Amino acid sequence: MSLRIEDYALIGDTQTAALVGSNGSIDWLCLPRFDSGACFAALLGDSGNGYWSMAPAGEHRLLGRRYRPDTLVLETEFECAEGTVRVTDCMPVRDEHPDLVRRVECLRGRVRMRSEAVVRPDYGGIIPWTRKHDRRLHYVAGPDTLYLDSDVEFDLGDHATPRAEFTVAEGERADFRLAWVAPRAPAPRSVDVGEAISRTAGWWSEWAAHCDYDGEYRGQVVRSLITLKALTYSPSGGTVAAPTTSLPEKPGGVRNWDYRYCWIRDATFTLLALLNSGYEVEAAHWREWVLRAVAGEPSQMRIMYGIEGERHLPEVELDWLPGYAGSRPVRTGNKASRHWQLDVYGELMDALHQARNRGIPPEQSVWKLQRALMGYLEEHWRDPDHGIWEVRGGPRQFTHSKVMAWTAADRAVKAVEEFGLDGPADRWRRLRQEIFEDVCENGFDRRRGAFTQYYGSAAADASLLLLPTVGFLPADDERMIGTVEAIREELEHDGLLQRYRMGGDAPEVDALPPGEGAFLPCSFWLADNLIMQGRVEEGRKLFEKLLSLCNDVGLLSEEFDASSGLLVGNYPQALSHIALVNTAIHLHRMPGPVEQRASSGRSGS
Ligand SMILES: OC[C@H]1O[C@H](O[C@H]2O[C@H](CO)[C@@H](O)[C@H](O)[C@H]2O)[C@H](O)[C@@H](O)[C@@H]1O
Repeated sequence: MSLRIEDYALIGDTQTAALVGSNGSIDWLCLPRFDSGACFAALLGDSGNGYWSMAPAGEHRLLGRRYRPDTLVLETEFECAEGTVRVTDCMPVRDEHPDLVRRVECLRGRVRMRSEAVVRPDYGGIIPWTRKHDRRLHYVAGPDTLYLDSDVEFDLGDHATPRAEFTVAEGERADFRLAWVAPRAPAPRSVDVGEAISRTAGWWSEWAAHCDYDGEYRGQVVRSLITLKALTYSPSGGTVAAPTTSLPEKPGGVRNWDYRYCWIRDATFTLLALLNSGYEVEAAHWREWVLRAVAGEPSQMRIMYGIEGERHLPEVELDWLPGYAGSRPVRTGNKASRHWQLDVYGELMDALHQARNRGIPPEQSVWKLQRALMGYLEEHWRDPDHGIWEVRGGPRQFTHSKVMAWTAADRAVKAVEEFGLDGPADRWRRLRQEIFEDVCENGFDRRRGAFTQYYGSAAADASLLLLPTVGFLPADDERMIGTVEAIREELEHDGLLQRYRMGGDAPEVDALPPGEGAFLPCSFWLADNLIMQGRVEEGRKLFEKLLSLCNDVGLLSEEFDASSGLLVGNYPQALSHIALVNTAIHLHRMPGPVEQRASSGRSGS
């Protein structure tokens, strides 16, 4: 594995996604869904785990790459002594099969190209049967059948590495298309690659045109929204946290998780970012997904689900994969799916409230669900939980979790007050007040003048930056100013924030060996707080620093490792892009100081 995480770009069809390296190699692709086994898994191993390369055969260099404006169609240009070529990659939005198309065009001179199409189903573990019929390759292994059609001839060699060498002269092109079909399904019909690329570009630019943010960071906001749309499984409306598993939070470390699932928390933040940018249709679709996923008893609600609402996500280690930069284990599934995390009730109540506020057409079952959630919360808000960071070191009384229980009560009260819905508003008002006092009494360190990670601790935690955002306290309340200071003192390194302290004398909350990068969403939340405190230029400076961490095609992972200057963690990560969109909107809509104090939260308290 030689590429950095930021060397990859994303293409996808809103049901799955691929990572294309700046060297022209596709090193990650799960088919047919985000959470299926990968047939290209070199990202987490080596060439033996599957990839599809496309680049000049001789010595060459990357001239540059970009998405076609406002699309998910990627163009990578290479230069060599003989000339210049462009490789265009995309995944057409699906009609029958998942498809990946590639077009090679010679822009100048006459260039000898090489492509290797090494399909390895089941996360790079299986060498499939590979057959050739004229210019079609046919790969079969268990449930996976793939066809590669091309304008050039591949040599099967020893069947392990199908390889094509071909020459394109200025003005000439060669087209390729890889399709996955279900077992026993007929072979796919051939497609016109040029038409598929234009159709895909048109689809994305039409979608991007609905964005109603017209501030100075529009380019970065639209790129983030396109990324979020690409991570949203279109048949259900569920958004995956990232399309990858096990990209490490620390190279060589064990904090390697599978993010190809839908967290209620992350999906809720996605909904809010979409609502804030003019995407009501997606918001309504998300609500359908969430209602189906959480249907049933609130006591059985999960904190995350599969893309169709599946609950069984057992964590398994894939021992044949050495991991990205040797970071073992590579995992699929996620043990955190069995956690109880109190904050998700607040996030869900808030999202449903915001959807109602924005006029997403009412749905009978929504209020019924919200009432059931409140009934459950009234009984359980005092219970310890695993918290927003999904710690594996046992449950605690996390302050942020309690604040999210307050948020749930607040949104329930508002539903009655502002929408005339039927419910015990007085009881919820008392609950809201009780939680508020509990947090201020037990989650606040008077000596330090700051809210703390969990009741009784002295530790800072970056999740507390969300308190003004949900309206628990105004950003300029002295307790929040103290909290922001404490967070910066303890968790800020090179201007970016970690989630909480690890190692040394820090409390051992997560039961994992210490070491991870700066957590990018938290750093955006710090910028939000500075902006809300009226320190707009400081907030803008931090925001622009964060923008500078995006790679050449505008993508962010979950974390940034300041010592190496590299992105780390799963990629591209929804939470980071959501936070980017929200801060940009925040800066753009920044109200005057008086208005700001009156509505420091999403909807005040
Ligand atoms: O660091 C430990 C945990 O890390 C992952 O969770 C993180 O990602 C989630 C998805 O974006 C996010 O919702 C959560 O707040 C983050 O802490 C991982 O999925 C967990 O299994 C792991 O324990």
